[in-house]
Amino acid sequence: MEKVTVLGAGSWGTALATVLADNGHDTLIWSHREDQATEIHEHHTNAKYLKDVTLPANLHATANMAQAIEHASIVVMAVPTKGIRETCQKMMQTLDKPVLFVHVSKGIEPGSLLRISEIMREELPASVIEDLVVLSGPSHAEEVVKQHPTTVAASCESLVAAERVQDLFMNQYFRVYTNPDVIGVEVGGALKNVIALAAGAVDGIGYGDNAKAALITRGLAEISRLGVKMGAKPLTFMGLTGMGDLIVTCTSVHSRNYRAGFMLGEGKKLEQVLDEMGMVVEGVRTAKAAHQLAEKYDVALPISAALYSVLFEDKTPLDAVDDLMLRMKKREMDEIYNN
Ligand SMILES: NC(=O)C1=CN([C@@H]2O[C@H](COP(=O)(O)OP(=O)(O)OC[C@H]3O[C@@H](n4cnc5c(N)ncnc54)[C@H](OP(=O)(O)O)[C@@H]3O)[C@@H](O)[C@H]2O)C=CC1
Ligand SMILES: O=C(CO)COP(=O)(O)O
Repeated sequence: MEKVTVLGAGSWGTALATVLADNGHDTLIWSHREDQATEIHEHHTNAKYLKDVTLPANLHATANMAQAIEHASIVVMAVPTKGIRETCQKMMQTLDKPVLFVHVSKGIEPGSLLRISEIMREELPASVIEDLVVLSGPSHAEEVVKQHPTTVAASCESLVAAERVQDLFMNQYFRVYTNPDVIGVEVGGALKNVIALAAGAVDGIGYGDNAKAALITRGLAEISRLGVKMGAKPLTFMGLTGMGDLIVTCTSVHSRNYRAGFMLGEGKKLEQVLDEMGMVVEGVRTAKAAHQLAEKYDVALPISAALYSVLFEDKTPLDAVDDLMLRMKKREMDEIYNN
């Protein structure tokens, strides 16, 4: 049995804490809101984020960071990308021992263009990081808490650390693979949210399955193109954290990115969409990062660019699709011509 603290009490932090508690680990969840910690600890619910779900009786919660850190030999970081730095800083007010970190967030920080593990390494001294493992893959919280079969990958350069996380989470409904390609895993997880916004938008416009399949396939092509330039292994994008997560996020009604995109396709403005969602839509900030990454690495990301123009330049989704369809003619895969 491990002593685990999950930082972040939204949909995903709560669902993963449930898996850990189901596996018999001594699990504590930290919320930055006292009322939410009380709801989880005393009533075993988290109604805003997981409707009609009763949480395990052996899952405890606190809003006291010092208590949360004191408890843990393993810390699971499950706050949205924009809260990672602040949460690391709060943690560092009391953390004075090495712990194993697992992060499960999917984003890239605009401006710095850092992946989550890089942000964490910037904020946390090496002396408190026993190891840092990324857990990612096609996994909607709403299905995990129903114990529906789910597969993810634990990614770390250290196989020993990745296997420790594999053993920590793995059970009959939650299957964990390992993958040493941290860059590929993080880039796939972050960029699929941008493509999912676009996939939602084409459905919101009223286009059909052809358009969706095109977005998923060409979306994967542009994610891989960028990821490889950033140092990722191409094969990772064929796996759970690449194609797998892209499929689930572009096709599931559970996806906040897909749902936000759908509303944009219907003609709603971004501000209204985000108000109505009330949960994190990571793809919006990551679309800004993708825009900057395209320039930094001199790589074409046409779908991300089209989405960026809808989000931040007032282009209508219809015009953005027209622009994509009327781009200069291309070869599908340059590599096939070059070999
Ligand atoms: N939901 C899912 O199925 C999955 C999500 N993920 C990833 O997990 C990460 C978290 O997402 P998810 O749980 O779904 O998001 P939610 O929107 O469901 O919940 C976010 C939670 O984080 C809290 N929060 C927001 N800002 C901060 C902050 N600065 N410090 C501490 N807590 C904060 C929110 O509190 P408040 O209620 O006060 O706003 C809320 O409890 C994202 O990167 C997402 O991409 C990955 C896989 C699956
Ligand atoms: O990452 C996810 C599923 O794997 C969750 O996606 P959303 O943030 O779009 O809900």
